[in-house]
Amino acid sequence: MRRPLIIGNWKLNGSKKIANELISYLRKELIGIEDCDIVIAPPIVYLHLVKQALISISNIDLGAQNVDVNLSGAFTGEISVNMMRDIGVKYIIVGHSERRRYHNESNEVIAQKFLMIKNANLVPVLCVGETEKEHIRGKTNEICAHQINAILKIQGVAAFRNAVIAYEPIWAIGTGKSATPLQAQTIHKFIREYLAEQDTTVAKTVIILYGGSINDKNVAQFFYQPDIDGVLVGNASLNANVFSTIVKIAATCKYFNTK
Ligand SMILES: O=C[C@H](O)COP(=O)(O)O
Repeated sequence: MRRPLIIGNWKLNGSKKIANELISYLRKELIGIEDCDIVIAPPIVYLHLVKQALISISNIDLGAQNVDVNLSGAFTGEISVNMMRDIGVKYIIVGHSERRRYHNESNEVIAQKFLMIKNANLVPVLCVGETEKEHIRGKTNEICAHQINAILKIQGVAAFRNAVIAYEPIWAIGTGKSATPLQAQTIHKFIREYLAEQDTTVAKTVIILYGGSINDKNVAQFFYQPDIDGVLVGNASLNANVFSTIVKIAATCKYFNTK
C-alpha cells in the first residue's frame, strides 16, 4: 500500500518571521495526524528552523528544493547531498521545471543529481511535466517518458525504488489553472504503466504526486484518483491554514487504503 504524501515547496518565499509563524501554526494543526506523510521544503536557510520546530512530529520530514551534483570542492554557493543529510533533510526535489527553465538544468544534470541523492540514501522527488504548447499538441506522455528515460538510462528502473515522481504540468504551476483530476490520473497511470514495462513491483510502489495550482478546495478529487498518491504544493503551502486542510483531507481520505 502506498502512503499519501504531501510536500509543501515554499520556493523562494518567506522570512524568518513568516517561517516561524507558518511552522508554529502547522505544529498545532498537524500534530497527531498520522495517516499521511508530510514534507516541508523551505528555502535552505530556514531548514534548521523548520527542523527544530517540526521534526519531533514523526511523519513530518525535511525537504530541500535543490542540491549540487558535486560532493565537495571549489563550487562556490553549492550544497551537497551529504550536507543535506547531515542537517536532517530526507527528500530532495530534482528536475523542477523552474530549475530546468531558469538554471538550464538538462535531463542529464538532473539524472546525475538523482543519482547523488540515491547514493546518499535520501529520497529524490523527480519532477516531470510538459509545457502548454506540448500539452495542446498531445505530447504529454512523450515528454514525461523522455524525462523519466534520462534516469532509466543511467540508473535503470531500480532507481525508482524508494523514490517519488511528481507530475507537474508547467501550464498549471502557479497559474491557478490546475489540470483536472482526470487529466492528471491519465498521465499518472501512463507513468506507472511505463515503469511497469520494466518492473511491476517498482511501478506498484513508486509514489506519484500531482503538482500545479493545488489548494484546499480542489485537492480532494485528486486523492480519489487511483494513481495519484499525494500532491506537491507550491503557493498554497505558504498559507498554514490551507496547507493543514490539504493534509487533513489526505489523512482522512479512506480511498488511499486501496492504493
Ligand atoms: O513545487 C510546487 C509546484 O511547482 C506547484 O506550485 P503551485 O502549487 O504554486 O502551482
